[in-house]
Amino acid sequence: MKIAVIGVGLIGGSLALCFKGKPGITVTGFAHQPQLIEDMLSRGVVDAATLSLEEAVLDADFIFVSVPVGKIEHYMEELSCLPLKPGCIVSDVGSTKASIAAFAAQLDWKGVYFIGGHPMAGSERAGVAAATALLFENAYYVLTPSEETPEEVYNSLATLLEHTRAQVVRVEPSAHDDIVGAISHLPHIIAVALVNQVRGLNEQNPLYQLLAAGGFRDITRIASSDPVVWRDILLSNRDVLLNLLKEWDEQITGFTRILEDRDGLAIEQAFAGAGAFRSELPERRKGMITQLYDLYMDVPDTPGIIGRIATELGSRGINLSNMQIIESREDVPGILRLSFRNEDMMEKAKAQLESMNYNVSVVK
Ligand SMILES: NC(=O)c1ccc[n+]([C@@H]2O[C@H](COP(=O)([O-])OP(=O)(O)OC[C@H]3O[C@@H](n4cnc5c(N)ncnc54)[C@H](O)[C@@H]3O)[C@@H](O)[C@H]2O)c1
Ligand SMILES: O=C(O)C(=O)C[C@]1(C(=O)O)C=C[C@@H](O)C=C1
Repeated sequence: MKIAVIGVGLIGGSLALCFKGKPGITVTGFAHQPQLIEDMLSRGVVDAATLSLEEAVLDADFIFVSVPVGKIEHYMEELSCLPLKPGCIVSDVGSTKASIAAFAAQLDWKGVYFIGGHPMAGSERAGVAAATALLFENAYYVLTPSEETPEEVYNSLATLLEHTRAQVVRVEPSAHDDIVGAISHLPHIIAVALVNQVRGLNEQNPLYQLLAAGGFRDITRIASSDPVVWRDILLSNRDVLLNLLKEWDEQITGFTRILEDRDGLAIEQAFAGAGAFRSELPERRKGMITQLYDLYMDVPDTPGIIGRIATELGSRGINLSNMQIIESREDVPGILRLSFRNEDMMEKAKAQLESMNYNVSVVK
């Protein structure tokens, strides 16, 4: 089976890594610039790489268009004009789906199929250097088949995507855009606006930047996202976002009124309501859907400490599912979150770490 990836950056590269090396699969990457070819090959992200779109997709069974949203339709059109293998399935990974689905519907695909896609996982980083085979693990992966898509074609793509270890979910394109507008695109706008507000204040007084700690970092990580990728996403979901921004204005006006009125009860209610809803999110970290059992521990800032902890647990057969350093405190020992698939593993890890004199806590 041949898989072609058009645009091997964070998402395309991560998909390529999920497929590469699996029995019977070869992955070919297409790039529009020679240095990108070097990069994807030297990192071992693809089996072959080419600057020729025609060569990349020749005899491909699946094609993933993984370029910024503003370039996806261009490649869809090009692909629909090429002699693709009959039955080939073309998909994309764009963060918006309505305009892409509408564009796909008016192309003549001539014996091949298009199904829009969007993995609900990512990061603020961009480029193939940030790609990882683990990116989609336990995340949702949206597919937006049309009414004409044969069920077996949908199933074939969904089966291939099992290599990502994401959970495929079928969503109607415009409902998708409404939802991701609120849970992904608006948060990116808010993060950028907030950072730029503080950036302005910092020009008068550099203490702003110096004192910015956990709260600011937590809410603004995504403000470091790729400018071109996000320009395209926001312009593509413009109408949804204009409505959401109106509602956002109302939220902020509401807070202004509460403060003007010194209404402490309303502040408590706003935080309590938000906290209750947030604690019901499927998991506390992006994209995660399965129940994980988490331990938290303070770790001293010494070289090799993370490796030592992982090795200790590994050598006792304790399987770590995830590990995250929570960058919410500066100049104090970091907080490490260790996640396990079941309670038994977590309890064993806790006992082991406590025997090593670490202070470990379970947060339910
Ligand atoms: N970043 C995320 O968190 C995230 C998550 C899910 C989906 N997406 C979507 O995935 C797609 C790719 O985003 P990314 O985050 O991987 O960005 P990226 O910048 O890491 O990757 C984009 C890739 O496309 C290539 N590219 C750019 N212009 C091109 C052109 N004209 N022709 C050919 N290749 C071109 C770049 O060289 C790069 O390899 C976007 O459509 C984005 O909306 C992003
Ligand atoms: O975690 C991040 O940094 C992301 O921005 C990932 C994120 C999101 O907003 O959740 C961003 C864009 C996508 O299309 C899907 C996921």
